[in-house]
Amino acid sequence: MELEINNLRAGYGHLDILHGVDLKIRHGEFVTLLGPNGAGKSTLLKSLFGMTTHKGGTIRWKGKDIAGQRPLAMLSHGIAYVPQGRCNFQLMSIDENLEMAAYTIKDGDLKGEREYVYDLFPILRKRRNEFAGNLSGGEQQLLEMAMAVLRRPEILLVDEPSVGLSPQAITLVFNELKRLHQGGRTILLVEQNTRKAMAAAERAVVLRLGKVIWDSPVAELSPADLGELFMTGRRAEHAQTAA
Ligand SMILES: Nc1ncnc2c1ncn2[C@@H]1O[C@H](COP(=O)(O)OP(=O)(O)OP(=O)(O)O)[C@@H](O)[C@H]1O
Repeated sequence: MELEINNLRAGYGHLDILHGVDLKIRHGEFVTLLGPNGAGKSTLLKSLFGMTTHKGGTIRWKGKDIAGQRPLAMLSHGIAYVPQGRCNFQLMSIDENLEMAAYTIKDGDLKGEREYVYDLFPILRKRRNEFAGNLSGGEQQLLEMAMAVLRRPEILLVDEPSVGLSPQAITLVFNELKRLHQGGRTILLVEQNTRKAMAAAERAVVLRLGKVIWDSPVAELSPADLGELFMTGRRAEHAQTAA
C-alpha cells in the first residue's frame, strides 16, 4: 500500500470539512475522486499536500504518518499537487516556468530536468521560449502538469484539470494523464467531468459531506448510480455504505 488515509479530519481554521476520510491507494493506481460541489474533494487533495488545518487521523505514506506536514515536506516525499485553474507565471516563458518549478530541487541539474519534462510533453518543447500566457488553455494545463512532474513524483494529486477547457483540450489533457499513469505514476484525480474521469481511471471514490461513501472499480458504478450517490448518498438498492 502506498497511501493509507485513516479517519482523516481536516478543514480551514475552525471550519471542519473532512469528517473522517478513509482511503487506500496502491502504487500505480489511477483513482478518481468524485462528488457533489462542496463535498470536500479539493480539501482532501490539499490535505494530502499539507495545505489545510489538520484535525486528526493519519495519512500513511509508505508506512510513515505524514499528516500535518507542509507542502515542501510533501514534495520531498514524492507527492505532487496540480492545483485547480492555471497558476503558472503568465509573463514568463515555458522554460522559465519550469525553472521556477525546479526551484526547490537542491543541486538540481536544471537542464536535465527540463529535458526530462520536454521528453514527456514535446508540445511544450516546441514553444519553450513563448510566454505561458500565450498558450491555449489546454496547453497551460499541460504546463501545470509538467511543473508538477518535473520533480519526478510518485503520486500526482490533480484538481479539476478540465475546468474552463474546450472539449478538444479536455481530450488532450486526459490523454496526457493516461500517459503519465501508463508511465508508472500513481494518480488521484478530482474531476467534475465524471464521464471523462471514469473513462480514464480504474477506481472511483465518491465523497459526500466530507466522507467517503463509495469506493469501487469504475466499471461497477453506472452513471445512474453515480447521480443517486451525489443526490442521496446511496446507490439505489445496493448501497455500499450510507452517507
Ligand atoms: N480556503 C478555504 N477557506 C475556508 N473554506 C474553504 C476554503 N476552501 C474551501 N472551503 C470550503 O470547504 C468546503 C469544501 O470545499 P471543496 O473545494 O473541498 O469542495 P469540492 O468537493 O472540491 O467542491 P467543488 O466540486 O465545488 O470544487 C466548501 O464549503 C468550501 O466553501
